[in-house]
Amino acid sequence: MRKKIVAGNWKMNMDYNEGLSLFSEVINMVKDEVTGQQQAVVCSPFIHLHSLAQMAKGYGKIAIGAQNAHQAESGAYTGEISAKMINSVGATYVILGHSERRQYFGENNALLAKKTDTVLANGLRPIFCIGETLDERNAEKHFDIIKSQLAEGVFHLDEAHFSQLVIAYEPVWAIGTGVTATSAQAQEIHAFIRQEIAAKYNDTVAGHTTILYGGSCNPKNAPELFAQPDIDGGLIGGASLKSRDFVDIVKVFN
Ligand SMILES: O=C[C@H](O)COP(=O)(O)O
Repeated sequence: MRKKIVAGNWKMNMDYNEGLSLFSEVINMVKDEVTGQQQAVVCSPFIHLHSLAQMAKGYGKIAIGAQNAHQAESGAYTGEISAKMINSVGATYVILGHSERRQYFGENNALLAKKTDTVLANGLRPIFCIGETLDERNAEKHFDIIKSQLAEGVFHLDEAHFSQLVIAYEPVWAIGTGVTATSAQAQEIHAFIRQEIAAKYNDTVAGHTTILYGGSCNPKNAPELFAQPDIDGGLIGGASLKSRDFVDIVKVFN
C-alpha cells in the first residue's frame, strides 16, 4: 500500500512568529484528530525549518520540508541554501520543480534533474512537481509535457533512488486560481503518470509511488479528489495557511 501524504506549501508567506503559531495549531490538531496512517508534511520558508522540526519531534505524523534547494553541494552561491543544510536542521522533504520556480526562476528539467540528485544524495525526499499550463492544455499538449517533465527531470534515477520520490501533479492553471481540475481530469493525468513510471521502471515501483494533486485544493473538494484511485493526497498552497483547513484536508484519509 502506498503512503498517503498531504503536504502544505506555505510559499513566501508567514513571518517567523506567524509561522510558529500556525504550526503549533497544526500540531495540536493533528495530534488530537488524525487517526489514520497518512503523513502530513509542512513545507515552510527556510527561516522556520529548524524551529518547526524541533516542535515536530516525537510526532511521527508530521514531517517538515523545504520549498527549494540548490543543485551544488556547497560553495560560492551567495543567498542559496544547500540540501545538506536543510537535512541538518531536521527537515526530510524538499519541494522541487514547483511551477513558480519554473516560471519565475527559470528552472528547467535539466536543472531540476541535478537538484533531484543532490537532494537525494543528502538523504532528503523530493516532492517533484510537474504540470501543464493552460495554453499547453488547450493545445492538447498536456500529456507530452508531463511525459517530458518526467523523462528529463527524474527518469535518469535508478529504481532505488526513484522510489524515494513523491510526485505532485499541479496543473498550472489550477494553482491559486480557485479553479480546481475536476477529479476526472486529475485522475486521468495521475493514471498516465503511473503508467509512465511502470513503463520506465516496473509495476511495483509504479504501484508504490505516491502521486499528489495540487491546485486550489480545499476541504470541500479534497474528499472527491482523494477518492480517485491514483490520487494519493495533495500539495496544498493557500489552504495550508489556515490550520483548520489544512488539518481538515489531512483528515480526509482518517
Ligand atoms: O504548492 C501548492 C500549489 O501551488 C497549490 O497552490 P493553491 O492550493 O494555493 O492553489
